Amino acid sequence: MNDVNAIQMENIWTQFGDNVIHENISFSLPKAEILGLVGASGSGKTTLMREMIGLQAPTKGRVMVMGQALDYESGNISGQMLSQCGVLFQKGALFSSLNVFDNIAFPLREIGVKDFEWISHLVALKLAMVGLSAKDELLMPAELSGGMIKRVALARALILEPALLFLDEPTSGLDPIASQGFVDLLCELHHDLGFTVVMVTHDLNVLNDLCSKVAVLAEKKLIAYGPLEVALKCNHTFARQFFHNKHAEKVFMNREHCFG
Ligand SMILES: Nc1ncnc2c1ncn2[C@@H]1O[C@H](COP(=O)(O)OP(=O)(O)OP(=O)(O)O)[C@@H](O)[C@H]1O
Repeated sequence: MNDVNAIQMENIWTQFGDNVIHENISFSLPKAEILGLVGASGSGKTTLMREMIGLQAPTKGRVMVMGQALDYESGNISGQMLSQCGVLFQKGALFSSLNVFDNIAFPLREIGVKDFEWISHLVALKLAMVGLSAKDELLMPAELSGGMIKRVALARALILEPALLFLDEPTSGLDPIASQGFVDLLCELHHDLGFTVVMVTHDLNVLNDLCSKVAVLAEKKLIAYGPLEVALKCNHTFARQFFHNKHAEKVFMNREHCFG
């Protein structure tokens, strides 16, 4: 058992029918790091993340989370993971029929917490943590801005104080100011709470400002894994197109030495 790694992917193969998505992917993510999963559309980023959360079994290989191998056959993974994972999905981030309070309280009620005062206390704490106020509690998702939706979804993901946070495209659909605000918030919360983060992202600013590790998927394989510098030096065509263009050069200006 390795108590240093939050996630360990060992020789992961994923196949849907004849469609092979991942070929022999292995990496370890130490606790308290922030991993950005990058790859072309359809390269299998979300599927890989779903395998880490236990929502999807790989065809072959082993996934270790917090030192424990996920047993996909037990049918008990969601219970096993619920208490240690917070998840923020890109689509369906909030239940549209529940107000902000009930959305954030949802995971508490799922695990059987009934004391209303205790739930209210925890919801208020998390709302404040993501920069929202008590008066936002009664708003419905349709009344929120994109940035507020992400913040409420983050508050819900954090309500059980998870050791691991999974984020699918956390800044997609946000304007640059809201996006930077969300990145700053995540940075601050990570600093204060020390959780491990795995996120799927196409956002170069997020990779630059937030991620301590980057995993790049292409042609079913992990073509680069390590600090951003490793991905920036990767010679694969996808990596060169993704990390070496006008926009990327601006974002990574402070890492100029990586461009050669
Ligand atoms: N349950 C499933 N059954 C069959 N095929 C699937 C299933 N889930 C994913 N796939 C296929 O696996 C491939 C990878 O999908 P995935 O969503 O993981 O890619 P992605 O890199 O996250 O893409 P995007 O950036 O577009 O969200 C796609 O070809 C997708 O159609």
